[in-house]
Amino acid sequence: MFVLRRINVDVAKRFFSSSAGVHAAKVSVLGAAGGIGQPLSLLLKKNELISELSLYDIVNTPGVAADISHINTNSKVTGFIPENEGLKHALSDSTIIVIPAGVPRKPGMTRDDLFNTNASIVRDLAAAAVKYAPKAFLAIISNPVNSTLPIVSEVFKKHGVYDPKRLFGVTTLDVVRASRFVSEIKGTNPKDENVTVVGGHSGVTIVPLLSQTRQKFTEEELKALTHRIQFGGDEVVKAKAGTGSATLSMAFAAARFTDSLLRAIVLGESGIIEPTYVKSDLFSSEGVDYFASNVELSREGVGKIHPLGSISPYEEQLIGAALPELKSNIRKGEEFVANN
Ligand SMILES: NC(=O)C1=CN([C@@H]2O[C@H](COP(=O)(O)OP(=O)(O)OC[C@H]3O[C@@H](n4cnc5c(N)ncnc54)[C@H](O)[C@@H]3O)[C@@H](O)[C@H]2O)C=CC1
Ligand SMILES: O=C([O-])CC(=O)C(=O)O
Repeated sequence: MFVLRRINVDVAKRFFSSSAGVHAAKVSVLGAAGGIGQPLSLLLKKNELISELSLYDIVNTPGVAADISHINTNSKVTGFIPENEGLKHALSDSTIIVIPAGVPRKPGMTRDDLFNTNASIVRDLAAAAVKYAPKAFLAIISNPVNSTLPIVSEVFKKHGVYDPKRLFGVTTLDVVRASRFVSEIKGTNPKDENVTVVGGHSGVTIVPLLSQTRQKFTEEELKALTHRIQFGGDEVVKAKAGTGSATLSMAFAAARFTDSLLRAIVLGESGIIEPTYVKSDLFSSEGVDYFASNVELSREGVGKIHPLGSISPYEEQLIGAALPELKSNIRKGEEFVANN
């Protein structure tokens, strides 16, 4: 692993010093002054594959950008607010646009309860991406992800620039949590615990495929772990007691996802697999057009979408419960763009 990273950095150095006209990676964070946006921007400042880190929010971005810009890594940091065509400058020539803009949950809310506020925020940011960076890759963090990715897709379709290979719903936090939770009950190092999590990103739509891990679980462990992975977000919302939801672990997860995407699209590294929510045919025969599963990333973005493989009867049951909710979340997002 270490050797691979070393090679990446060398390739990156060559990439940036090349005069062959290849443009270096500009990554834009929309919602950069928020609970996720700030630590995510901090982590991205360390990424050697980023030449410009472009931070946009409706408030406070100049301060966040000035602060982060003092960190002595190679990338340039720019900060924008809506004034003076800030969004245009934030997005122009972007390679990847990461979107954690929007409101988080308070105790007692579901992610779907955020729809009324976040749907229009995400729709408008997607429309700006269409205008200023139609070829960028978009990573959507704003909840409810099950609906916000379809919203972004519909906006791109409306303007005739839709490429499903470039649009991702970020579900990395579910796999990060699953790995950590398994390691906690088995007393192992989480780096050795890989759990594929499929479906969507809310409650019962989050389906961990624990039968495919290297561990054996009792039925009791299986049920408790599955529930904890499905409702891990609620643990944080409850503990934060009205001040927000997961921000730091989410920033970690989004930085990992962005790095994977950069390595695939900028360096052309092969074999990078991230579970992510994308336009997918896996369950389209059942009317579910977006689904999270293991996706091999490529220079084009989405490469091979891996099938679920062999799953247990319990997991089949979980998938059965996830599909109707996913279908309705997806339809809600699509109808929102059609009607607004
Ligand atoms: N996909 C996932 O796994 C996760 C998703 N989330 C979601 O991420 C979103 C953000 O969460 P936090 O950072 O905790 O919220 P936050 O409220 O701390 O930050 C959100 C930021 O978005 C900004 N914003 C609002 N409207 C905007 C617009 N039109 N353009 C640009 N920026 C805008 C706000 O000014 C604020 O700085 C929430 O919807 C939350 O539910 C949170 C954790 C995990
Ligand atoms: O729970 C929330 O609302 C935030 C989130 O998506 C997560 O932590 O998985």
